[in-house]
Amino acid sequence: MKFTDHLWNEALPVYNKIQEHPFNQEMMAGTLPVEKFKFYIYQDSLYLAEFAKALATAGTKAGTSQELLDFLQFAQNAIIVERILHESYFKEYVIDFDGGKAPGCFAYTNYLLSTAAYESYEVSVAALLPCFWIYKKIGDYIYANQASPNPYQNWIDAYAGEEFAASVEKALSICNNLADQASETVRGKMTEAYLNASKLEYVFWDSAYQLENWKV
Ligand SMILES: Cc1ncc(CO)c(N)n1
Repeated sequence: MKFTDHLWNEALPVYNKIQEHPFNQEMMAGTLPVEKFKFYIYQDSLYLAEFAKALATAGTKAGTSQELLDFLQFAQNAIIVERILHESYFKEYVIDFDGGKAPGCFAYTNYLLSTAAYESYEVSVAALLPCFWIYKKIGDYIYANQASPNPYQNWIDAYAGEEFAASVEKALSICNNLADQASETVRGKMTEAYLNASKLEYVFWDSAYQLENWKV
């Protein structure tokens, strides 16, 4: 069994909760209230800016220049997607929030940044994997079951698309190669990091659905 199959099984209950979450169910039905989508898009723009830094930092720990290049390209893509959000949705929906990160986004981005800074390459890669893989699975799931027409079509197409799929395959293969050469202890830490980040993916969607704020 591939290491990533093991990761998938370990985090399956979390993935199922993400898939069933009203944010994703309503996105699929096209009934998600627009203010929840706007909140999500704004939080995601803040997320992507930090995700790019975490990817670049993880890349500096890679054992080969090819993997450094892969991670720098992932980081570049995250910045490009963040800019596209600004140029499309931020204009379409007139989003000019200035509230900064809600607690869910704050927790997730800080987890990824601190892991990339202070943990090993192996653990950093495992922590970054749910951002790729869970989005791909959710994108495919929504794409296959969506109501049409759907006001959120552009978002759905981006994550169900082939370009994103190629990045996900690359991240999975890097993770499997690292796990094959890692000790049981390191593999255990990788599993824990993958689970933590999967839970934070759940928290991120739930935060948007609740229009979460700091309450202070
Ligand atoms: C919160 C979150 N996780 C993953 C992705 C996909 O890169 C995204 N755009 N936002």
